[in-house]
Amino acid sequence: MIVDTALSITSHIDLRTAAFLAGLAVVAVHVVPWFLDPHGIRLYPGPFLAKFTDLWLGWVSAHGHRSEVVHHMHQKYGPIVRLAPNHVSIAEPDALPIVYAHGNGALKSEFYDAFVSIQRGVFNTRNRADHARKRKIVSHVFSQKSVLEFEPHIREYVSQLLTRWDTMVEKVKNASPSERVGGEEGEGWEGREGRVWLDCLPCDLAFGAPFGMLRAGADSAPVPATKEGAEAVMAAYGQGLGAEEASKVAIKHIPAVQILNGRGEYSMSMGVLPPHWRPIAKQLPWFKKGSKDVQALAGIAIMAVAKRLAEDKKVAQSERRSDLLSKLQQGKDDQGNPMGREELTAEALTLLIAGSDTTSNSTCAIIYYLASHPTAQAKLQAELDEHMGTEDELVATFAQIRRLTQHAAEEGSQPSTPSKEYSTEAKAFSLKDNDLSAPKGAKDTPPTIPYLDACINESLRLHSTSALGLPRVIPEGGLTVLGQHFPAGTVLSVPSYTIHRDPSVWGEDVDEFRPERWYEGDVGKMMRTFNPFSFGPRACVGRNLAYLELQIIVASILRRYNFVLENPDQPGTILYRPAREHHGFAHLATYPAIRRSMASQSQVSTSPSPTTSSPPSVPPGSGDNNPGGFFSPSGSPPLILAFLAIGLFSAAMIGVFGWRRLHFGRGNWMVAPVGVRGGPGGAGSARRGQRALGEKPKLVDLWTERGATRGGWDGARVDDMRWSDITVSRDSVLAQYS
Ligand code: HEM
Repeated sequence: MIVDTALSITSHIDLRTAAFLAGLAVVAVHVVPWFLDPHGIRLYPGPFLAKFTDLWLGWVSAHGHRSEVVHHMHQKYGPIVRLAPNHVSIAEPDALPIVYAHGNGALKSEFYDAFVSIQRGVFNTRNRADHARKRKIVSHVFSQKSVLEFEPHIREYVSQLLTRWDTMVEKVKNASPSERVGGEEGEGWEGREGRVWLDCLPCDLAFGAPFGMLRAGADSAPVPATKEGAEAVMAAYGQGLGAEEASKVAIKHIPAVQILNGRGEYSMSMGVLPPHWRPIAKQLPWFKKGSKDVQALAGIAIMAVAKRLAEDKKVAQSERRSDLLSKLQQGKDDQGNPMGREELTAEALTLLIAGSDTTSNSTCAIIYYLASHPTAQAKLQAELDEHMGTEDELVATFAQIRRLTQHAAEEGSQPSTPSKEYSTEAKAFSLKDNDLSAPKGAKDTPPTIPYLDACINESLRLHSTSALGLPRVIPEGGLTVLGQHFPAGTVLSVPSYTIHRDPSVWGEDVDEFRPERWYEGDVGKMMRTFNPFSFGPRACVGRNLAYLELQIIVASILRRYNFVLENPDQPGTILYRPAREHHGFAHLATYPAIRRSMASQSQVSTSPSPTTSSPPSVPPGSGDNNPGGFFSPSGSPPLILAFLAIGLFSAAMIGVFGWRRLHFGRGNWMVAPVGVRGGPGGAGSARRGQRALGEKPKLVDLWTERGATRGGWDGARVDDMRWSDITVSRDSVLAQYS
């Protein structure tokens, strides 16, 4: 009946009317909520389109510059900016502990649904109770004891990395001068290919033996060839069949690092789209590919778990390797129940994703900044040579790094009566306080971190792998932030990228890589603002492991190699397009070349330190760790759709609300009261009742609100800024990296 009526109506509608009605419906869906303002956030400034649709944020996210663009929006509009109809970004350090606080009731937003694969894991679970249960199980993996147990695995894989690099050095050294890729005669070589091994390192760390990417020298991991195969493997290991069943399934190898990045871009773009758009977007070729990456990645976790369960069957409990997977298997909830097979696989996948890409990107960022700041690099190398001892080891040990930290703590002038929070022990490298990344000290206290940590922190400040504002939904009762009340259902976020560049915290040279800043000024304030691992109940559960990995990796490779920018005039894209650029070994023109430091190598090998205990033994074949990078920005194709939709939407809005009332003056837009028609003409053609609106805007001006007289970032007035201004400044930022 209804269908018949609808058909009969539509049969009487011509194409133009249908298009008009469709446009009207689109407009109504987006404009009515703006009028009703259910979240009470209409008063907050922001890009014009963002008031009506999520597509603006979708566009900038998929375009790969979300953090920069949001940063510029804050510079333009001030600390509170509306990014989408129900999403407000608050760029104030003081908002961090409120928005992400324990017990504030805020939950992760629908954005995280786009990251679900197999089933929800600890990262993308939004329900509070479910998360608390998962977090309890997973936290066990990252306890102080567990993290220290991972040290041999970290060292083993760093050792494999350095061995690979050393082999490359030898190869180049033995080559004739004409065959050398570059480097100065007698001194070094260029190691573009080194980047590939650096990426493989955290992947191998994540799952260890099942991948063996470093050992094999290839970005390659096994997955079931078909979906049915994946299901068969999961069903098999659920019944304890493990390897036997897995071996019957057809296997193929996929480039894990590449897939990890593809999947990140897909989820990142999809997550910003409103849920009702997602099924449609999935039909587009780019999203289809992303969706395949998601499946492929799940296949990696399935195979890794299957292989592990099979191996475990062959050896006694006491002989089983201790790594992330085994720790996950041992984890139990409050009722003493371990995870089921699907849950175990989903969590293994979470750790793979959360711990590999993040660590790899962070390591590359650190190397990049050191390569582009030779003085800082030399200072760090001097510290490593002087204080880590000269043990004849390829890879730094935890004991050496602790010694470095202790030395830094002793160097700082001590308060006469050390408080509990500021004791010498607390200042030393300690797992007790559950935060290895934080300089131990309070406001106005002396430097207590080694230069190594200052370099790591400074790199993570400038290049947090999750620099975007992580979206949280406000619970019943609302939330008051910076004196503003936000009702339930509003999505709030605090962008790390922007607060990491707040001059009131970091000084005027915020864009500079300057590790020395970690020894100056208000360190307490800096630490309260430093947010690479997020804050509160959803903060990075693996941050202690991540920090340990970064310390060991950076200390080891900087003791052995010098890094230089291959092309200093063309700063590296590696920071923003980490894996994209290096399929094969090709596009690494901007990657810092790696030069072996012969001097430091001979020093290391000739003077063993009697003061140091021998390094922990590294069991062959052991290794493991976890995951990483949720948010690898970049992307493109979905934007074509988003852009088209935005264009349609803008055109419809102009058509419905303004077209008949706005007409061209010579260089000016004029507005007439409804009912007064005006045609094109010069300024003199303005008719009675018409009012000049100023310079004629371009369509892109609709993206941002013009003529704003709002408080700027630093409280100054920002008058009449336009999209074109922003584009210029955004480009200048991007030019640094691309
Ligand atoms: C430099 C390296 C790393 C950085 C910068 C980093 C950063 C982050 C950030 C910002 C979050 C919060 C994400 C959100 O709320 O949306 C997070 C969550 C998480 N990270 Fe890390 N991470 C790193 C390494 C690791 C490692 C090595 C692991 C584990 C092996 C790990 C496991 C996790 C997990 C499981 C979560 C979800 C926690 C939860 O929701 O309860 N991360 N990480």
